[in-house]
Parts: sequence; structure tokens; C-alpha cells
Amino acid sequence: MGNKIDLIKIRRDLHRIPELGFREFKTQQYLLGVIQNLSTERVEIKTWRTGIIVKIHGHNPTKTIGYRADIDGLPIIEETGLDFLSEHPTEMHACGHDFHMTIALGVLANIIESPLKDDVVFIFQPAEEGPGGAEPMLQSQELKEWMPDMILALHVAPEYPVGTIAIKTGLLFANTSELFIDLKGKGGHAAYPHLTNDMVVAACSLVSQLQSVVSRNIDPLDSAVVTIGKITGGTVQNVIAENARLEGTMRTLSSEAMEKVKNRVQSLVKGIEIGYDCECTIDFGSGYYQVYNNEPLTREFMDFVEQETEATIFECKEAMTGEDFGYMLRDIPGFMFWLGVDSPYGLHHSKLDPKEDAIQLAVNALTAYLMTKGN
Ligand SMILES: CC(=O)N[C@@H](CCC[C@H](N)C(=O)O)C(=O)O
Repeated sequence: MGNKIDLIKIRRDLHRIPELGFREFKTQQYLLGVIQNLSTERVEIKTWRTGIIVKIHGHNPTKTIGYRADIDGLPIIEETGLDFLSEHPTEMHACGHDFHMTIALGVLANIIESPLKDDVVFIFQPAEEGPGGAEPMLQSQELKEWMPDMILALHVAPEYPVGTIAIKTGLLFANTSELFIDLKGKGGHAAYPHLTNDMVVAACSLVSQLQSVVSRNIDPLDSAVVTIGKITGGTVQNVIAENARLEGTMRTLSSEAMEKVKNRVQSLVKGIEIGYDCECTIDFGSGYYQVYNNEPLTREFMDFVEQETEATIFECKEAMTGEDFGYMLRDIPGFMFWLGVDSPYGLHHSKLDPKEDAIQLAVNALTAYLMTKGN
């Protein structure tokens, strides 16, 4: 199926304007511009905060198929050296959401051109990287009125070659929880440590102790991750720090393991308070529900891709990535899959450079799948 829109131009335009969760104002305007330029026959558009929901009415609907694309970027300074580098100096589409949006637009344009028997709802969802747009979007009146009967989404996979799709039934992505810990002690002159409670030392000790949670408290046959991605503290080289802050994320394959990890983090933080005579506060930020693929729909999709598309499909293992699409899959049967985009740099890397050939391949495969599933 030929494209009514220039997918490479769209991807590059979107790549230039990455915005953080719930601040995707330019992105929303850009997406609306593209969508409104397509035929308006059978098409209804709603906005929800910085997100968009588009319904394409089928000619004799018996169900509604949902397709979700996330639209936010990350607070990362881009270092790809591309001609279409981010115009926002501290933000980057380093998780491939520019691809996700472009592919959704490509499929949407095809379905508008050849409407199905069934209704299709395209969900352009804000804030996947945080604080999470899927759960509040699901609760919104706007989406409730157009609730799909099944739903699907993809995520780019830099580690897989272009032309491949990877998926598995059941658990695909982990449960997640953010982690923010503030430490407050007594600062002072660098030469008088005995008169202070140094929060740089306390924070370093806490980071080391947190490494024991996964290695000593989680069943070795289960999996978990505790990552501290950012430490801040202190003011200047010759002042002992009164404050420090750790920012991180925790991942588990079950909600029980998540409870255990959180309890251990709380206990270790209490130990730091006693050991370093300081005050600490823990904020678990936002947490995402696991991504769990519906078995029959996933198997049907796998068979379809293998038999009817140019893509190669294979079964992958679960990953410790998080995705708030998990909330949609908790309420609506469906699945998520990895799309191979072949980049030497991985997700959340400042040099992530997915291969654009993957866009057309995904648009073709998804259009063909929807044409079959919705007719
Ligand atoms: C696909 C992906 O990379 N998703 C993010 C989701 C982050 C959720 C939250 N901000 C957290 O850090 O826990 C990921 O980092 O896996």
C-alpha cells in the first residue's frame, strides 16, 4: 500500500521536537496537523491533555481495535550528530517514540484510505517515560467512550535487525517503580568532619548497600533490578554536604517481588538514618504494571506475521524494561512486540540511531494485520 504521507519527513520532524511527559505541546500540534490533513470522512478526533485519540469508523463494526503509540521524549542531550538533531538542547527521542508515532500515523493513513468493517482507535499517549499517561488516559471519559475490545502496540528494539519482530506470550516487560531518596544531615567546613553528618558519605554507603537487595534478598531464580541513575549532593568542594539525593528505578517480574524490594529499600534507608544520624525520605514515584501479552492474540499475530508479511518473527525472552502500556493490557486483551531497528547504541542512549527502513516494514505489517483482523 502506497503512503499518503511522507513517513521519513514526519519521523525527522518529530525527532527534532522531543518533549517530556505531559509537555508534548508541539508534538500534539504536529500530530493533529498530519491527521487533520487526511480525509475527515469516518474520522473523529479527540484530545486528552497532550494526547490524541482518533477513531476511524468501520462500515459494519462488531468490535473496536485499539493501536497505541507513546509520544514523549527523554531528558537526554542528543549526541547522534544527525542532520535532524533535536532542537531542544536537553531533550531527545532516545526511546524511539518518534518511530512509534510515525508508524502509527502511517497505519492510520492507510486505514483512513481503506476503512475496515470494524472501528479502529489510535491512541497517541503522553508521558510513557514518566510519570505515566496510560493509566490516567484509561480512566478518562474520552477513552472510556471509545474503549477498544483489543489493543496492540510496538516498541523499537535497537538490538534486533531491521526486518525482525520479536514477541512472546505472557510476561514481556517488568513491573517498575521509580525511586527517589532524599538525605538530610548536618553540613559544615570540610576541615571539621567530626562536627557534621556528611550526606555524600551516607549516600555512597546507601548506593552500595542497595546493591545487596537483588543479590541477597531476591530468589536467584527470580529477577529484579535496582538502578540508581542519578546522585546529587553538596554545594562546593570544601563544604561537607548537608543534602544528597538518589534517583533510580526498581524492576521485578512479579508484584510480590516488588513489595519485597520496596521493603528492603525502606529497611536499608532506616539503617542509614540510624548509622549516619540523618533524616531520609523515600518517594516511590510512579510505578508501572507489567506488560503481559494475551496468549491467543499473540499466537495469532505470530502466525500472521510469519505467513503474510515480509518480516521475520521470533520468540524473545522477557525484559526488565517497563512500559505503562501494561495498564492497557491489564484491562484490554492484546499484545506488545519489539520491532528490530538495528542501532549500535541502545534505548536511552544519547547516540541511539534506529534505521528508518524499519518504519515502512512496520507500517506494512500492521496495516495488513489490521486489514485481516478488522474485516
Ligand atoms: C521502554 C522503556 O524504556 N520504558 C521506560 C519506562 C520508565 C518508567 C519509569 N520512569 C521508571 O524509571 O521506573 C524504562 O525505563 O524501562
